[in-house]
Amino acid sequence: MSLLIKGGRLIDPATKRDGQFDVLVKDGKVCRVDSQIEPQEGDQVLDASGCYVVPGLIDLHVHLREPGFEYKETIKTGAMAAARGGYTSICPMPNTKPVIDSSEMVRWLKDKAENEAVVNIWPVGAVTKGQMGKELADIKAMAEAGAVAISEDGKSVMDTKLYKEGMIQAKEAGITVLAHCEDKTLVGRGALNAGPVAQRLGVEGIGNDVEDIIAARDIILAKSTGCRLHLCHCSTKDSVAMVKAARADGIDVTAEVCPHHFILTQDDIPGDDANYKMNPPLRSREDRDALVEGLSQGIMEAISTDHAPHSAEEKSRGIAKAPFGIVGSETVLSLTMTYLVHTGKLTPYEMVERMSWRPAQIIGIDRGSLAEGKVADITLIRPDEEYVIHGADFVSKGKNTPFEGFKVRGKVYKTIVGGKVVFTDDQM
Ligand SMILES: NC(=O)N[C@@H](CC(=O)O)C(=O)O
Ligand SMILES: [Zn+2]
Repeated sequence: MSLLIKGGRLIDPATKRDGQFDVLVKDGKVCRVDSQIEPQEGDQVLDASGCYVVPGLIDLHVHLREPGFEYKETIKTGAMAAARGGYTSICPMPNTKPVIDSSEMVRWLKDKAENEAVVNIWPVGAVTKGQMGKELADIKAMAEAGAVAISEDGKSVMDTKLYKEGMIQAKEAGITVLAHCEDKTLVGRGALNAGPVAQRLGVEGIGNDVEDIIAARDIILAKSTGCRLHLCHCSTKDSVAMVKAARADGIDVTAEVCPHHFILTQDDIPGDDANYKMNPPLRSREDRDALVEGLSQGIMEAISTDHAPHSAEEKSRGIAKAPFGIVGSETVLSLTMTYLVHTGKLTPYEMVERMSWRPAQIIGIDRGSLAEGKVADITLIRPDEEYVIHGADFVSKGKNTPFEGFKVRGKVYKTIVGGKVVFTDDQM
């Protein structure tokens, strides 16, 4: 089986290519990249004219909800949503029921994904058993079973001594620590950013300090342990400032930003609508602008979704009572194109760095590159196609988006995993 992708604009930071190239895929691998490749007999030719051809997007932060919350999402539906969003690789967080906190659970997830997921699944193990914050999970065994990182996502490990030991073990196992930064002792029943909007809606606020204190702690621990640290879903201007300072100090820390945090602010919350409730919350304009600037300057090196599906019933309970989280897999590319690329904040090349090449390096996987010989995980993008976002169109079980009705420009055309087309946009 050979597939010839012809006439597209290849954008591949790994090989520093950005220009007109044809890509020949054979046996699931990138076989040849050249300015002009003539089709041979038996080649299936894919016309990519007008498209970006990029290494498959990699999402460092999704929630697949399986096992335990299959009514919100499953490995199968979450993977389909990712493919529709242009992703060929995703990292599911371990806050399932039971928690992914052992080598057995990591293997279970890998096996199930092998059979049911259309994209590559890279497991993330919990830091502590059951995410209870009391006892470390067997980090070494999870890494040996295939976990690419550990994370306590959904909360932070508040016991600093325990967490430091976990970081040391992650370093020894050669895996990354993905940090959800939230000081549990400060957050209370906070539902929205601390400020006028939370006040007006009569809910408790979540201050920037809730994130900043743990981000600072974790950076200091990365310095003392030498572990590879990555900050998840950053929402504050001081997170950006701290990452910048840490890197200047030679600390091995990277960070990601999600579309809702680089596009929306608390002022966009129209009223008591839980589709605007996520953790961390939508912040101030100042924070949002600092995140955009951080992405633009390359301080924040990754864009992730924090795809967090919930049922319609759960999200109808109002801001005070509904669970935190919004979906993101199927809108991230279009939103990033519309708000960062078409506005000149990121070049298309930088977008590919933030969404594929750097994420691959952050978790140390051999992806994010279209060099000859690499696995043919490829995304085709139509950069100028316009459409309106509708939750009803999502293949995810979750429809909880704050971007309903948004007009966007830039759309995923095809997603190719290991040389096989797993998603095609046929709404043309
Ligand atoms: N982000 C969220 O608002 N919710 C996530 C947890 C998380 O990623 O912190 C979830 O599991 O629903
Ligand atoms: Zn989180």
